[in-house]
Amino acid sequence: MSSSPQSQESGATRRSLLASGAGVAIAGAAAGLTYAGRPGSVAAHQSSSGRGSSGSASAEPVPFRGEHQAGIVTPAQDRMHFVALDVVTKDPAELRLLLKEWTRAAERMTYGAEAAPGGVVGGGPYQPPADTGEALDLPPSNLTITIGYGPSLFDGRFGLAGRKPEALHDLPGFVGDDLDPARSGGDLCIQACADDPQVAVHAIRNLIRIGLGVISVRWSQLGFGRTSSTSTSQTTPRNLFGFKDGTANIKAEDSDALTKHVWVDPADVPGNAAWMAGGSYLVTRRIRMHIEVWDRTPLQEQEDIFGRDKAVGASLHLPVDKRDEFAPLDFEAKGADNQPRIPMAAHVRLAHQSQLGGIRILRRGYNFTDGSDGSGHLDAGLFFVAFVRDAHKQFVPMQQALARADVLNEYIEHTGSALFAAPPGLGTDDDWGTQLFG
Ligand SMILES: C=CC1=C(C)c2cc3[nH]c(cc4nc(cc5[nH]c(cc1n2)c(C)c5CCC(=O)O)C(CCC(=O)O)=C4C)c(C)c3C=C
Ligand SMILES: [Fe+2]
Repeated sequence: MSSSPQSQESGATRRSLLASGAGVAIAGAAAGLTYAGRPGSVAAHQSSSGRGSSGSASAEPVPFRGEHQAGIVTPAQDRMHFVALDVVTKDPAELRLLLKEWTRAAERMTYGAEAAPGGVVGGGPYQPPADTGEALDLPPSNLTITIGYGPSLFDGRFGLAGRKPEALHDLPGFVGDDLDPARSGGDLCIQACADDPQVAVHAIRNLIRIGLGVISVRWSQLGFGRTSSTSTSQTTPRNLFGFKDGTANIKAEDSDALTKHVWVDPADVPGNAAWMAGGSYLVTRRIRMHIEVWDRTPLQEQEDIFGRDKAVGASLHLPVDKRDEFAPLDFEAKGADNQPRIPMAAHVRLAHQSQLGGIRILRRGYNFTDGSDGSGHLDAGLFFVAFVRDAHKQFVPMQQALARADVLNEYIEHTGSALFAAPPGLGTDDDWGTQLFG
């Protein structure tokens, strides 16, 4: 587990918080993780290694409450279901109440309980079940549920205009963008990540169900394989171009980098926007990757495009027998042809902090495949997710540099985009409605 503040809470504290704050009866807490809300013991479902496929310990659920929201520096789980929603009610009280109900349901599901007391069958035969049931026998699987608010939520419909953080305004267009409005924007978002896809999908489905009449789905995205490590405890996964992705990412253990680049500082959000202190801005970009074209590209060209080798993920300046994934990139090193060993338009050079005045971001993206496009090509790519302290000061200049010159652009296309303010974590008796509306 990460060394994030959430994970420092003891299991006993979390269980008692859950019992009081979320109305979930915990049976036999002393004897282990048996949650009465959902039949079956978490311990009984644990893999023999005690580790989920994300490489993080899976015996304990990820704490829902804490200084920061879970699902940001939590070791990236293997699966993601992300949904962007629009608010359809005109009544701020309904939105506020929904956020409170979502808090309760999200906390319960994070701990492996049904979305609501009574859940799947406890409500009796004459009403629809309060939980859809497909996760009934499954362990929590490191589920995290992370909420975010889009710029449009603060447009005046709900009396929130005065609480809008200054940095929460739409991203500009970038050279080469081919954005689909039906895959972009949104009043709200919910990111559910877990090591079991059914657990992530169940969480999103039940939150949508609870919001019937208050919100509607704008777009959603499933991710099947993480493309980042967010903790030094994790191995680096590979993207659909076959390269290790996440090597130089900000890691949960680097608290100085998190403070500088990821968490919103109180000084960033004075006055009525102070509710965002300790939060982070969440950027999504749905990036289609033209994998059929890539698959016809020679290895050396592929490696020059990223600036790292394919086998190890090491900087190209290192000799083959000294390749180390985590050795620093050397942008000055030249090859036998006297040309930079990491080409001037290589992806890692353009995205590196040394070329961007020290800018860094926390990446937390996922591979996706959404069927095919009718022309015999897979609609596959990277659902890019980044968490930053200020998207306009970090993501925007970085993406501008990439859009302008990255050789990778020949093989990719940005088809969706969104920005959300992900609030800080919740204290013991807090809920998302009170946190947002004050
Ligand atoms: C605006 C930010 C970025 C976008 C968009 C982006 C898209 C993208 N990246 C890859 C694959 C790799 N990226 C790698 C490194 C890397 N990428 C970004 C930013 C964006 N990438 C950063 C900040 C970095 C780290 C740079 C550094 O400091 O060294 C790598 C190398 C391994 C790694 O460090 O993670 C790969 C591989 C794809 C395929 C893609 C769009 C589809
Ligand atoms: Fe990248």
